[in-house]
Amino acid sequence: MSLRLVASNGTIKQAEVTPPVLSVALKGKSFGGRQVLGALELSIAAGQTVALTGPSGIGKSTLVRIIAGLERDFDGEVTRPERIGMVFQEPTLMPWRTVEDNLTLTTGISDIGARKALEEVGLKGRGGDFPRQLSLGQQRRLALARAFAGSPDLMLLDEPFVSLDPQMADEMMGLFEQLCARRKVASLIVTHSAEEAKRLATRILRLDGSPARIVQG
Ligand SMILES: Nc1ncnc2c1ncn2[C@@H]1O[C@H](COP(=O)(O)OP(=O)(O)OP(=O)(O)O)[C@@H](O)[C@H]1O
Repeated sequence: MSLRLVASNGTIKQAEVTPPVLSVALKGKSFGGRQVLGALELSIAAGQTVALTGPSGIGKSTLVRIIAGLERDFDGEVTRPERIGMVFQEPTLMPWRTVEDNLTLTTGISDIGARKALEEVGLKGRGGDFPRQLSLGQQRRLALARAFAGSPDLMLLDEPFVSLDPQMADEMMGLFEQLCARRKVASLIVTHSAEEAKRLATRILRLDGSPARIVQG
């Protein structure tokens, strides 16, 4: 928490301000001399979900990778918390490890914590199974549980509900909402679905142009 002081006619007004969990002031990002992202600013406070939309190939995943620290060659500044949870299109599980190991090894949570996390996403009693024994929907629920298990302050989700049938997508979105409601996490979610953005996001941003900038939001 910080204090913001505003002076007017000798009177100082004071307000408590919560600094954003994520703040990005990007000057640009190029690949091999081709500038993909232009100057853009973005900040997300605790409890907010921001949807990032825009045409294919515009640079949404690149921006997420910059924020995640996976893409280090960029011009600008990113301030983000240490604890980040990530969800991608593919569940990216370790197939040779049990469901429970997939949670504990990557997040450092205890066996008891893992069991609780599995119960939270409807996978109670499946900790000893291997990922191949789970349906695709269950694997995605496990990936969601894993992302939330380390108590992240920031969640980065890159098209997490794509190519799911409508019922499964609805179920996953409901689960995401539940998991967010229990923690005051800031989330950035890349999506092509206007419906998904409307349902989940407190704010919708659109990337467009060449180089891409935030053109709406
Ligand atoms: N490692 C890389 N090397 C060279 N070019 C890259 C690399 N990664 C991304 N690009 C290029 O940067 C641009 C933005 O890609 P990015 O994956 O961020 O788009 P996107 O908006 O997430 O697309 P989509 O919605 O289709 O997933 C594309 O033109 C892509 O070819």
